[in-house]
Amino acid sequence: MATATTLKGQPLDRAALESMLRRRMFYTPSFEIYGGVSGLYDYGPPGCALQANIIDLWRKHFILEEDMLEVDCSVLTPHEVLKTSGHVDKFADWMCKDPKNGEILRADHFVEDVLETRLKGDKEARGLKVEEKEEDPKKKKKKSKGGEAVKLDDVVVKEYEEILAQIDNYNGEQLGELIKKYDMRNPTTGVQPSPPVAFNLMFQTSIGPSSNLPGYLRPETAQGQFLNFAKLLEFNTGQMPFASASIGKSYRNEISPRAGLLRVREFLMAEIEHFVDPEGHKKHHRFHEVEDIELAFLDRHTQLSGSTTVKKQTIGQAVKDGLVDNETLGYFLARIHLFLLKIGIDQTKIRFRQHMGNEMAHYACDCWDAELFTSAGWVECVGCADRSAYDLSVHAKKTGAPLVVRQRLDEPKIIEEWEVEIEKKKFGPFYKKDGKTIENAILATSQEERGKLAKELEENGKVVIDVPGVADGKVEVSKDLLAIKWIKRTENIREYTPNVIEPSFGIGRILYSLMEHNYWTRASEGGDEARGVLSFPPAVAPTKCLIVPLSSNKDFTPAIRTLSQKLRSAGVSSRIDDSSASIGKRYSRNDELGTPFGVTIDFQTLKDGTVTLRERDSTRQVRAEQDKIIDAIKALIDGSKTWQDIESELPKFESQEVEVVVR
Ligand SMILES: Nc1ncnc2c1ncn2[C@@H]1O[C@H](COP(=O)(O)OP(=O)(O)OP(=O)(O)O)[C@@H](O)[C@H]1O
Repeated sequence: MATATTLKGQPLDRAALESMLRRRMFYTPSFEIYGGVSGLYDYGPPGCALQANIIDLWRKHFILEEDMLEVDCSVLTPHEVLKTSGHVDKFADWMCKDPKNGEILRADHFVEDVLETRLKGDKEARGLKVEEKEEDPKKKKKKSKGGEAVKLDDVVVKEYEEILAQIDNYNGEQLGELIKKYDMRNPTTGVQPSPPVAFNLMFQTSIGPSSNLPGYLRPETAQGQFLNFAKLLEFNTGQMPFASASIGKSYRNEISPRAGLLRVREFLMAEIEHFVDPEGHKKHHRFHEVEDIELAFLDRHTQLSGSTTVKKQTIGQAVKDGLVDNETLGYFLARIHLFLLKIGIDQTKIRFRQHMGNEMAHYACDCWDAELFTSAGWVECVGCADRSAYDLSVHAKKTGAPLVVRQRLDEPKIIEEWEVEIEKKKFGPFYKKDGKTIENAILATSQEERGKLAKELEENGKVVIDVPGVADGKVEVSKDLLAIKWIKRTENIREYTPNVIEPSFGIGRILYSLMEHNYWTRASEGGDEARGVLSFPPAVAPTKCLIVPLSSNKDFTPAIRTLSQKLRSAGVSSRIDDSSASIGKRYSRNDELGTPFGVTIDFQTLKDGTVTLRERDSTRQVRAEQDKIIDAIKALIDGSKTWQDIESELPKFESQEVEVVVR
């Protein structure tokens, strides 16, 4: 694995970056004065502004650009919804326990850590350069055994590498076998942990005072969008395809939150559910706009062969070759890529990794993750899954709600099929409260099942239907309550359940990666301590402009007020720093906050109304009248001009700031 570097190619010192981010209050552990709770963080002012700007660009890039229908659904979700969606039974990670100290370990992370430590030891023993994956700074404090320089057999090295390349593909039993086979021990105690068991990640609660409506905090925003499908389709005047989108918090009781903002228990998600007709190979009418975009792919077969080498290819070619299943999925992969670049993610640190069979969520039939390279290795930041018709089908089956599209056919169609007739007058009174559930289960049967049921009904005068949740799951229905007939009819309407392509963004992970990708340090020529800089693109930077008067002289106050008011009217966020620190210090404080522009008010301003404008990354300055400077800032933020354009248009100003160089 490569080592994480800063924007200028320096080795990334994660501890220094995190300390700067906390000092500048990008984020801070929640409930810190009570000792904190792992996996929970609060964002401070720059963190909030950065997040708001990312979300703003996300809304423009996806919702506005694609006419998506935004919804904001409840976080509290009744048990029944998540039982039907499969989350109650399957939304789990594998957990094992150290029998000696009771430590709880996430099984796949444990296997990964042990094997990586052993491979590192092997490299050291062979005298090879060890490329560090940065540990969570908090974890470093732990005293751990292992990691000694021990040479491994070549065959074993290959086996370890193959396991690591497909670490997400193992189920609990397989992880347990690996732990035993390779005698993996918890470095803290030297003891082998217990076999992995499934741990459901949802936070359970009860809704209402009587506690009789069990529920969960949602683990994703998707379900609310699916449940509103019929209304959204109507809102969209029945037109397909269309997409809904939602931005909101999700909650997962992660087994062992680590790596700061990258794995937390409460996080902001931005999710899109794009509903598409499954017939016609999920074509996308705007695919031609993105087909030449080159992406870095790590497909499932490459991972299974033990390799992590990416293949660079245009998305057009990848869809043509069948590497990416269809145009709609491909379109979104490319759009995700463009969004990440727009907010300032480093192009060389993005790859699209395909999920392996076992790794895929219970609802997905194909899935690609946009992974970003950070000091914690490659991290999934956006999941892009083809959820097929899974969710709409299961909710329709459970509730009887028509989560389908009805489309008028150009040519009428003759249909021959099995049709179910329920003797409603007798059926309801006979099954009482279970009547509706049993009826829905019968209506949800496939044509093949109906053929078999019709035969059974004729031969035995009754059938047995699978109805989960009623009696022992099997219900007998006699022929005086149900008929199944072979019929022929003319159809003018086609009814189908749409498939869903779901790009799902974890905003916190993207935000953290963005901070790493834009971080670098520079030192003054005088050899002062290296100063951090966050070179965010102006559009996402938390504050756009710093106003610095030359000194705290009261004469500057009116000019400061006028400038700050003008910037506010122009919609440019600004902060005033009129502290007594030197101008250089004040600028470098704001470089740490990623503020791209600085305006200095000096005695010249009082004479002729001109101010200087400083660009954060080059520290170069120009001087002009305030209105010209404000226009320049606006153009730099909206991307219509570059700093070079501004330098060619406005007179240069020689800075008194100490020259800085990249260390
Ligand atoms: N615990 C978490 N903390 C922060 N972000 C998360 C967390 N879990 C998921 N996300 C974000 O939500 C997105 C979509 O969730 P998804 O269910 O695909 O993640 P996941 O596959 O469970 O992630 P992982 O395998 O890392 O646990 C992820 O791409 C990620 O950005």
